[in-house]
Amino acid sequence: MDQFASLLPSGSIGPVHTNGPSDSLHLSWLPTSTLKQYTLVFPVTEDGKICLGMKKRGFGAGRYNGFGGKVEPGETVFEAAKRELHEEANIVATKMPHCGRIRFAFEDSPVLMDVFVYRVEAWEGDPSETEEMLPAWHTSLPPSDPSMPQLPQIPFDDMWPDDDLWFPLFLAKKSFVGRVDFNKPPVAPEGSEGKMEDGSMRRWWFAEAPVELMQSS
Ligand SMILES: Nc1nc2c([nH]c(=O)n2[C@H]2C[C@H](O)[C@@H](COP(=O)(O)OP(=O)(O)OP(=O)(O)O)O2)c(=O)[nH]1
Repeated sequence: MDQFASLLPSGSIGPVHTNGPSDSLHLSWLPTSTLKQYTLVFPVTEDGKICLGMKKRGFGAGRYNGFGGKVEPGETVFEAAKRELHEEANIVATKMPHCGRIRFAFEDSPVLMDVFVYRVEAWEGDPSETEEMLPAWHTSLPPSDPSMPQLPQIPFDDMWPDDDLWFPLFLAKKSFVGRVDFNKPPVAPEGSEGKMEDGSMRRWWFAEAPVELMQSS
């Protein structure tokens, strides 16, 4: 059974946005053997601001993203989300609802990343630069909105390529689930320098989902 492999649509989810299976029947979901938990946290304000961090090093360096990382042994996912936010943006979350869960697989990797997405609605402190991240405020309101603060728009071109697919659900305060499989990045020509090329999106789906499904294993 192929149906969107894991966090399976149960029939109670919202419309599914996917590039498969009809136009990618020849592509199976990538095989994985280990599920690893990660967190991904975005501070947002009532008036449409969102804090994104420019990742300075490691996995995803050079991209804007939320704040997060691996869940360490002995921590709950929520504790890990709070810790990573503090380590990477110097703020302490005081209101942080769980709002999404996305699984990522990469060609030739046995790991299925199980990423828990949170919206930070209240916090203590001001986001500031850390070893890993450079936080910057953006606006999620359209440029035409008269109340738009003087901030840059969400820079989807400098983010992971799937983010513009599920951000509409996140910004609309809808809970969501999904999965993205990535092809292996092309091999860089010998002697070439600079940013590593990304693997393209191979197969994906996203859907609005009730919180219970989002939290099931
Ligand atoms: N927005 C977005 N985030 C993604 C995608 N794929 C992906 O792994 N992430 C996030 C999930 C995690 O928050 C982060 C990867 O964690 P990481 O590599 O920073 O974790 P880490 O354990 O090395 O970091 P740390 O604990 O040492 O701080 O990237 C994606 O397609 N879109």
